[in-house]
Amino acid sequence: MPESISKGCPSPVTWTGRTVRLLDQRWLPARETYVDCDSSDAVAEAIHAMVVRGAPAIGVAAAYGLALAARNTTRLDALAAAGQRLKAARPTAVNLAWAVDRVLARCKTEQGLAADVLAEAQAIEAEDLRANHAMARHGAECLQGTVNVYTHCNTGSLATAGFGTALGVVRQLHAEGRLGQVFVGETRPWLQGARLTAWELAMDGIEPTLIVDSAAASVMRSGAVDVVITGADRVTADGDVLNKIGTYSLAVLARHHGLRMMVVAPMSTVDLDTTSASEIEIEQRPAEEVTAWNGERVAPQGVSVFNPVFDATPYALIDWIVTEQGVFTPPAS
Ligand SMILES: CSC[C@H](O)[C@@H](O)C(=O)COP(=O)(O)O
Repeated sequence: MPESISKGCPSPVTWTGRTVRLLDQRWLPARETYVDCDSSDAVAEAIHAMVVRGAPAIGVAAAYGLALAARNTTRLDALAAAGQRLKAARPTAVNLAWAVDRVLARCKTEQGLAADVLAEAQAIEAEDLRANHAMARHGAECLQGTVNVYTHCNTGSLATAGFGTALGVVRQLHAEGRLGQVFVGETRPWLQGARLTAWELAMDGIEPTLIVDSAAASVMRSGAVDVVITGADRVTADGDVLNKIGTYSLAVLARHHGLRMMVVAPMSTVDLDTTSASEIEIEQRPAEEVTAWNGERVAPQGVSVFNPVFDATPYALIDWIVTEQGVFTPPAS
C-alpha cells in the first residue's frame, strides 16, 4: 500500500508557502472549492465554520495556522495568543489543542521561529499520514475473513492528513480483497457520511450503501453487518470515546445485535489528561443545522433545538481501540 492519500481524493489542508489552502468541505461533493487563509485567525475562523473538519485535519490546519502567525511575528507571546484563538475554534476534538501545544512547545526562542513552526507543522502532517497507514494494518488484523462494515461520519482523507482512520481500515480491507458491504450512515445533520464518505469511497472504486441513520438498527438486525468501525475526536484515559453524534447509539445497537465495535484513532486523539467523558465540553452547533434542509426552513419558527455534535461511548461498549502504537481492548467484565 503506497504511503499516500487515497486515489484522487484532494487534500483537505495544503501549505502553499503564503497561505493555508483549505478544501471547503461545506459544499462537497457538489462543488470543489478552496479557501485560502492568510492569517492564523482566518484559519481559526475556517475551523469554526467547518470549512475544514475532522479531528486530525483540524490539528494539521491549526499547526499551519501558527506557521502563518510566525511569519508576522517573532514574539513568543503573540504566537501563544494566536494558538489560544486557534484552540478555541472547536472544543471537543483534542487534536486541535494537541497540535497547537506541540508546535508551541518546540518554540523556545525567537530565533528561527518561522522555520521551526513550519517544520513542526510538516512533521505533524507527515506523522498523521504514517499513523493512518499503521492503524489500517492493525485494524484489519483484528478482523477475520470477509468483513461487512458499518461506518459513521467521515474519517477518511478529508478528515486527516490522508488515507483516514476508520476509513483507512476499510481501505485496507478492500486492498486485501476482504471487504464485503460497506454501510455508510448519512450522519445528520451535517451529512458527513452522505456527502463526504460516499464521495471518497467512490473515488477508490469502493461502492458504499448509503442509509439514513435511523435505518442502522434494522440493517444490523438483518445480519448484513459484522463490525461497526468509527473514528474518534477524543479518547479519555478511561477509554471513553467522544465521537460524532450517533456513535453511542451505534455502539449500543452493535452490542445488542452481537456485533463488534472498533474505534480507530491516532495517539494524538488520546487525551490522558482527561479521565472520563463527563469532563469534556461537547460542542453545540447552531439550531439552523437542524431546522433547515438545503437552505429551506423545515421546522416551525421558534422551535427549540438541542444540537450536540458529539457523544460519548463508554469503553465497555467497545471491542477494540486501534492506534498506531497498537490495539487496546477493554478488560473482560
Ligand atoms: C477522523 S475524524 C474524527 C471523527 O471520527 C469524525 O468522524 C468526526 O467526528 C469529525 O467530526 P466533524 O464535526 O465533522 O469535525
